[in-house]
Amino acid sequence: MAKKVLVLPGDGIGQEITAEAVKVLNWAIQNGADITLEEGLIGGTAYDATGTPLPAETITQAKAAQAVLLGAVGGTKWEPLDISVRPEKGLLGIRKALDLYCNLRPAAVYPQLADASTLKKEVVAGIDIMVVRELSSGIYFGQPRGVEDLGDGRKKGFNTLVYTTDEIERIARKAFEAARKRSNRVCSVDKANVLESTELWREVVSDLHKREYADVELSHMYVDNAAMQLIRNPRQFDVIVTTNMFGDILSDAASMLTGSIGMLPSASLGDQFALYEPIHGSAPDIAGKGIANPLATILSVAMMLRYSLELPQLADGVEAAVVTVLDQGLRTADIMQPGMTQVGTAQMGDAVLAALNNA
Ligand SMILES: NC(=O)C1=CN([C@@H]2O[C@H](COP(=O)(O)OP(=O)(O)OC[C@H]3O[C@@H](n4cnc5c(N)ncnc54)[C@H](O)[C@@H]3O)[C@@H](O)[C@H]2O)C=CC1
Ligand SMILES: CC(C)CC(=O)C(=O)O
Ligand SMILES: [Mg+2]
Repeated sequence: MAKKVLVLPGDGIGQEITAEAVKVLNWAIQNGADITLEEGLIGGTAYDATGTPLPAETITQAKAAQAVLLGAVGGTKWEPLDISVRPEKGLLGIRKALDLYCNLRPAAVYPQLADASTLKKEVVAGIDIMVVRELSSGIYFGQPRGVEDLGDGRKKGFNTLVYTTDEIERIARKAFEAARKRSNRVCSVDKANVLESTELWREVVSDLHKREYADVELSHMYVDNAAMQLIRNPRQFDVIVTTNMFGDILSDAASMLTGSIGMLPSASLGDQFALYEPIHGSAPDIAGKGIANPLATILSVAMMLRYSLELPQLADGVEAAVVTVLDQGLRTADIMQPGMTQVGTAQMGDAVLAALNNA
């Protein structure tokens, strides 16, 4: 029986970039992938249609699917809403409901784009970093949280950073396993000098390393230093494992080594379910203009073909097609360089499709 892939376009550029990724999924179907595509609602679009950013139907659809492809959620239109029903809550909700605790965010610099980075070419050339971000716990989920009236004209806003030993151990294990397939180095990033929750993080990562992964080189770094080192000398990193919020921030920073946040795909994995998504948001500043870079989402489809659909040859084909369009000099606005040809979102998607069909 054909496997289902659920597509959740979401909001803003989410709609535009998933349309291009769907072209690639249809190409995969024509080339032997035994999948059927289904569409669902999430985020602000879901809120407008149903009154909630994460309808129960979406969770049912996701649990019945082999993999989910998500565009992005959020936007200025929904910012007056209470945080408990904001589009972003839909994304956090689906990650929790599917127990997607491991977010793999590869930041690899394409040689064709080494000049597109705001950093010097010699600093970024050849960079290939894997950020392994804990995704279903930490400060985005911890209780208590909220805003309380202090009764004297002041209010108190608070969130809680919580990690348990099992949550830390399972993400650290993913990082060590990833490192063994790469250059065998893990840097665990925390703030163990001031946060007890990440003091525990460091202890659990170190214990697991000693017990089961002593062959992997492990280092620890405080997050403030890590942010600086990523820009100063990114080559020192291979696998970075870190908490939900630190990974969110560090991967956006790492994306600029590659030229643009529009280049970074991701896989959000649990033990049962998987969701694939670009690392960026709904980009309200460019939504509807047809200029967003769809390559992060198309590369997320490649990750889906590799990890969930077990079609590595098709995944290789998609990654090669991205290289072809970059070799052809095609660039969306965010990665535009002198002498190259500027294209819009749909033109870039069509060019990837043409490269796939001509390969
Ligand atoms: N995974 C998700 O759905 C995420 C959603 N968000 C939500 O998205 C909304 C906007 O958030 P921002 O902080 O502006 O972050 P953002 O990632 O949407 O945009 C940041 C900057 O990067 C640019 N950008 C992002 N993706 C691009 C692409 N594919 N091509 C070219 N340029 C691109 C945008 O134009 C903007 O200038 C908010 O509502 C936020 O909560 C933010 C991050 C992740
Ligand atoms: C929008 C948030 C829920 C998360 C985020 O920024 C991300 O996962 O990159
Ligand atoms: Mg983010």
